[in-house]
Amino acid sequence: METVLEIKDLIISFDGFRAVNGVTTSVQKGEVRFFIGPNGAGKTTLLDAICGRVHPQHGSIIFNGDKNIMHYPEHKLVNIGIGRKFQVPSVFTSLSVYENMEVSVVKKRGIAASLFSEITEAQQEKINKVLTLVDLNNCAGKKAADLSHGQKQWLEIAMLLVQDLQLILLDEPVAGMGRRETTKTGELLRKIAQHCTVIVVEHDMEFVREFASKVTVMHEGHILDEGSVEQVQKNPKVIDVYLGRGGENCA
Ligand SMILES: Nc1ncnc2c1ncn2[C@@H]1O[C@H](COP(=O)(O)OP(=O)(O)OP(=O)(O)O)[C@@H](O)[C@H]1O
Repeated sequence: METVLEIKDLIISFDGFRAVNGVTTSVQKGEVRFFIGPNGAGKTTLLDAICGRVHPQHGSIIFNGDKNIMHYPEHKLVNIGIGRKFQVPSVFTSLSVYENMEVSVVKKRGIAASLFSEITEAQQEKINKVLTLVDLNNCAGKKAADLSHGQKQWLEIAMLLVQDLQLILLDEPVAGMGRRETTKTGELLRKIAQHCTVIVVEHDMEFVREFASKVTVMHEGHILDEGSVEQVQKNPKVIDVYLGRGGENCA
């Protein structure tokens, strides 16, 4: 199996407090990996480190075998194939779905270039393919402001996919969604994983149970357990610090 991300002995401190305290894990190509755990476990901080937002004091994060993430500024990580979606959708609400995709498809050249450049035929094809994948092809002309909450989330995922990423990081992608939209999002993640590895931070355990290929349980900055959902949910320590306390209700 091909390793996409190799995290070794990572320590991230804020004013002496270790939010991430010696995390070691690796993520394989094609995984939908979920990071779960109670509030304050360090999940978001870990995601922040993988996308270059925070700088660890110790350890390493290696992408695709030889790229040390710590050597890249946050805005350059998209160029090596890593993209992040935050919990609140950040689509351009005054633009149409298609225009949002146009802005993203040329983003690698920088915002100024993307505003003034023509979209090639190949890029148009790519946009249409991704919009079909996320089931927004019938809404291409619709203003993003008029999309449902779920559709805005899928548009933002589509805006990442069109940039040819190899790893996408999603922060609570189903927060605020109903069950139908949640299931649709899970099915979408499965499809995405066929060409792009996915890391998800999530509290919705029903969603995790159904769609995780592997789960990493974090607690107080370190990894408590890692494996299949079936495996980790039997671990008494995991039950004690998270699942037994309601899991998703810790959000
Ligand atoms: N910029 C910061 N400055 C100081 N402390 C921080 C900072 N960012 C995070 N922390 C602290 O680090 C710890 C881990 O936070 P983090 O947001 O990573 O947890 P989490 O597992 O994502 O929690 P949640 O599920 O609530 O989002 C918390 O105690 C938090 O208060």
